Amino acid sequence: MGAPVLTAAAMRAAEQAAIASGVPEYDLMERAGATAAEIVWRAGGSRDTLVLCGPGNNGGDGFVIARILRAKGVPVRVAALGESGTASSLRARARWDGPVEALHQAKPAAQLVDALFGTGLTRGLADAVAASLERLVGRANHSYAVDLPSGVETDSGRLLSPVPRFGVCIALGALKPAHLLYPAADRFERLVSVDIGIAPSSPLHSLAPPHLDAPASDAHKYSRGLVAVIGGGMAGAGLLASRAAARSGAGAVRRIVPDADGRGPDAIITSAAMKVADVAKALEDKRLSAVLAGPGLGRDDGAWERLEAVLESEHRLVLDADALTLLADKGPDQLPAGAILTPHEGEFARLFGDVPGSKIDKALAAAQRSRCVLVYKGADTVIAAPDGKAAVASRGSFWLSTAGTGDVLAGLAAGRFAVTGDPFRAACEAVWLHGEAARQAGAAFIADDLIERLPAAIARRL
Ligand SMILES: NC(=O)C1=CN([C@@H]2O[C@H](COP(=O)(O)OP(=O)(O)OC[C@H]3O[C@@H](n4cnc5c(N)ncnc54)[C@H](O)[C@@H]3O)[C@@H](O)[C@H]2O)[C@@H](O)CC1
Ligand SMILES: Nc1ncnc2c1ncn2[C@@H]1O[C@H](COP(=O)(O)OP(=O)(O)O)[C@@H](O)[C@H]1O
Ligand SMILES: [K+]
Repeated sequence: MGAPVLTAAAMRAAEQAAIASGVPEYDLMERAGATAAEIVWRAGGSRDTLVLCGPGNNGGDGFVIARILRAKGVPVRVAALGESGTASSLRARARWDGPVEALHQAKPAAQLVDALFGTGLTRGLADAVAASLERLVGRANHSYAVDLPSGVETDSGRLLSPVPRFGVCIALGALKPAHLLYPAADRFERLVSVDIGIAPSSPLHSLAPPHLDAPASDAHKYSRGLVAVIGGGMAGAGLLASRAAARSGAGAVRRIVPDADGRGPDAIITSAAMKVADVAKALEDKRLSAVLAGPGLGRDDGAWERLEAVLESEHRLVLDADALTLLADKGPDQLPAGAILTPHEGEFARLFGDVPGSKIDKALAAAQRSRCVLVYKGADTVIAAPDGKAAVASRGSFWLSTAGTGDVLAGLAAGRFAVTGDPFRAACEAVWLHGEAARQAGAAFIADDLIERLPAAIARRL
């Protein structure tokens, strides 16, 4: 499992649990401030520093950071937004014995620490405050956001007011959704998460690198998983998916297509299934461990009939692309429980409509409603299971935004589903391997390049 991700409410509950177990709130603030100050000090030494302190506990952390940096000999100034309004922040402010400037009059410094607002932000910053923050971050050579960049909504990652881009974001105690969800996740270059002595626990995690198994001595191609990819009019997409499935660790891949076109690696068996009855017959093979439908399937009546044959089969299913669009049009009530669905934003909206909440909330609600594992794709990809657990993959390569990478992911998910039999685990493995292949591929790659890198990505996790 990756690092736990806590919403603002879950963070408050974890804080309350720590307090109930005998750690005073102010001690948590001292720990948070000391840990953050250490990070700033190690990176910046005695750079001229300006700390911006807000009225709540985030501002309290700022006063602790300022005091500790100053005790180390760092030239520190503090600029505050109004008076401190919580017991702990008042205490932290009282222990700061330097002057406090007004935020709108603050002069820039080489290093800036933003402790204006954290998880307590409920609305956007006033225009003048957002402008001061933007000006001061813009003039600093090094900038740090304490817990969160001020102006982002903790649970959704939305920007409630304009937010400048920081060098480092120091997440206190646990990651929050805004550290992983865009656009907030793009408001800092580097993310550091620090322990402050609370024990965060959550059904939501950042996506961790998977632990994969090499085949056992008695393995054979069918025990390792036979995948069928149901193709249609657009052979290229189905081929990309088939080739990704073939390099996913599964034992064998079959392409079931309207015409045997002779394309693809020799290791992939292509069967022509001209009629729907032929598709249904091919799906009768009991050795099949997973079936993928969607990439290149088409959206006409023939495609729907082929999809119906897939839905009627009892196999583990991965549904992507055209399969999702067809289901949205013709029968969202026919989503097969236990499948993996891999929609991008448009497909998600077509299938599930306007679901309220953050991207994580939406993926979880859709998983619960469909009783499927959702892979809600994008720069931030949320993998959600019907039982309420979820993992978020984020801060990966934006070069993935190129044609066909979704087909590769779908093939990979089908392959891992065939290998593991567990849809959530398979989806997590597929998304991680896909992201790793993209990291290794570097810049300006095409979807085919990802497939070549899958074996090395798998080898790294054995
Ligand atoms: N939860 C925890 O375990 C800990 C939290 N700590 C810090 O406490 C922070 C949360 O503190 P708070 O709950 O006091 O909240 P913040 O300090 O984030 O916000 C302060 C207050 O400002 C007001 N406010 C909200 N939006 C505003 C706006 N746009 N303009 C003006 N005022 C606005 C609200 O009344 C809010 O309570 C965390 O982000 C973290 O930095 C740490 O001190 C230690 C431990
Ligand atoms: N800006 C981005 N940054 C990182 N990954 C992205 C970005 N845009 C898309 N992706 C990823 O690339 C893949 C694109 O899938 P999809 O939209 O189905 O494209 P296609 O249909 O062309 O294959 C998904 O895995 C998605 O998560
Ligand atoms: K902040």
